[in-house]
This record gives sequence, C-alpha cells and structure tokens, in this order.
Amino acid sequence: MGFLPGCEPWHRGRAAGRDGGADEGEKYPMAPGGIQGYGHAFVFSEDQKLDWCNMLALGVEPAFIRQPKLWPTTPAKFKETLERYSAEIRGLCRRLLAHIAETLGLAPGTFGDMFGEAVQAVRMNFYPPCPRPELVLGLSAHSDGSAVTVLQQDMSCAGLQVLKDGAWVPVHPIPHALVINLGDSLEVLTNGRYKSVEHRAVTNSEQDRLSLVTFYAPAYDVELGPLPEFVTDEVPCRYRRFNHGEYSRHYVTSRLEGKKTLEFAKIDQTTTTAPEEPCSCI
Ligand SMILES: O=C(O)CCC(=O)C(=O)O
Ligand SMILES: [Fe+2]
Repeated sequence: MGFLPGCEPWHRGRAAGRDGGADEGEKYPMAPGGIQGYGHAFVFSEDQKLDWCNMLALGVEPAFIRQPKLWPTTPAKFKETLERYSAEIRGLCRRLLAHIAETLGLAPGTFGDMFGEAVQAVRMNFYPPCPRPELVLGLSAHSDGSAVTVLQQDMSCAGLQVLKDGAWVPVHPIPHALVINLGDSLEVLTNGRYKSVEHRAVTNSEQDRLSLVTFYAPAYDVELGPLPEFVTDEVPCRYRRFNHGEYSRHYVTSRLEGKKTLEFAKIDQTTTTAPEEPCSCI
C-alpha cells in the first residue's frame, strides 16, 4: 500500500510551503483549543514548549463529526482518496477488534456491537527536520484515546518510539506494514489486561517525516467500564464507568503527558476502605 497517494503531496509539499506558494495549511486553521484542521493540537498555554509537528486532523465518521470547511480542496482527489482509505481502515479496525476479542475469550462481535457507530478520525503528522532534535520532541509521550489506532509511517526514517519496560524502543518502519496501537478504551474495557501503549515521536536533523494515523473509537454516547470477565478477586475493578464522549473531551483538553489522561478513569487502588457501592461494570 502506498502512503495515501493523492494526499501526501498536499501535506509534504504544499503544507510545508515548499512549492513556492502560500502555506496551504493556513486555509484550514485549527482553532485555538480545537482538534480539527491544520496546526498544533494540545496547546493550552503560551509558555508551553510546542511539539515539533504540524498536523492536519480531520474527523471522518460518523458524518456529523466532519467539518467540511477544514478538508483541503487541493489536490482535487483529496476527499475521495481519504474517504476510500478511511473506509478500508474502518473495515480493518472492525476485523482487528473481532480478533482482539477472540484473544480475550470474548465473542468476536463484542466490541463491534458495543461501539455503535464508531468514531473515526485521521491525523496527518508532518515533522520538519529539526536543527536541535535533542531539545524537542516531534510528539510528546502519550497513549491514544481510541480503542485501536492504525499508523502508517514514513519509510524514509524512524521516529515512532514505544515505551517498553521503562525504555523507549524505536518502531522501525517496515515496507507495506501498518503499526497498530491499542488505545485507552481497550485498557479500560479489559480492566488493564491489555494496556494502551505509551508512545512518542522524535525528530531528526536530517529529514522531514510523515505519519498518517487513524483513531478508531466507540461512539461518543457509549458507556465504558471494565467488562465483568476481567474483574476478579485478584484483579479488582481498576476503572470507573464513564461516557466515552466525556473521556474524549477530557482527552482533547489535556496536554499530552504520558498516560496521565487515563487517570480520569482510574479508581484509586490505594484506598483501604471498601467502596460504598461495589464497582458496577458493564
Ligand atoms: O508520528 C508518529 O509515528 C506517532 C503519531 C501519534 O502517535 C499520534 O498521532 O497519535
Ligand atoms: Fe499517538
């Protein structure tokens, strides 16, 4: 699979202003505090050190989350290409979730049935070469607020790293391979059996880098909480129940700071007194 032909030139050439024209991205600005459009997301203060990344972020499904004015009109096939790509990735996410359910001893349709009309968003991250890569990250450490994330990265250089056993491990691009990250929804639903992966992107001084990322998450009105199968005497309920839309809002209004966002849902395990009501799970 190519790197989304038809969309890449927009991002790599035009958005960076290197075709001699105006920066196309300025036509689709991400509003302050917004999450769709072109610019910097997760910026909440003027003195915040910005990540070395320009992103074009677009809600794709369901249709009501789309902001058509923020969809680039050049190249002409941008919309058609992104829609075709997104439909394929949507099918892939559904299949992945069915297999993930099976690995957990659940019926394959468990997540599909639960997620309703799943939310799908895409982000094209562009990391320009950075003269001092040791001073700034391309994208700060975080876990994704999705259930699964499908990531396509530039073949020309590595940049993605995952945190494994306390060390940052590079995820080297493999030709024709997609990277699948588990997101926070699955960590909550499995009561921590599966963990959302903490990851970040680093920059380099030599080359720019692109990544194309699809986030696939439950519909906003879905209530999440650990499934009863994963709550036992040995593994008590670690997350409270919450509405996914509520979590999404919390996620996009918080800085990227490791897995801190998930604290929103965590039950404090250090309390020794029994909760007044037993943990109510789905
Ligand atoms: O650029 C990358 O490889 C990471 C992107 C990422 O983690 C994200 O957009 O959430
Ligand atoms: Fe991510």
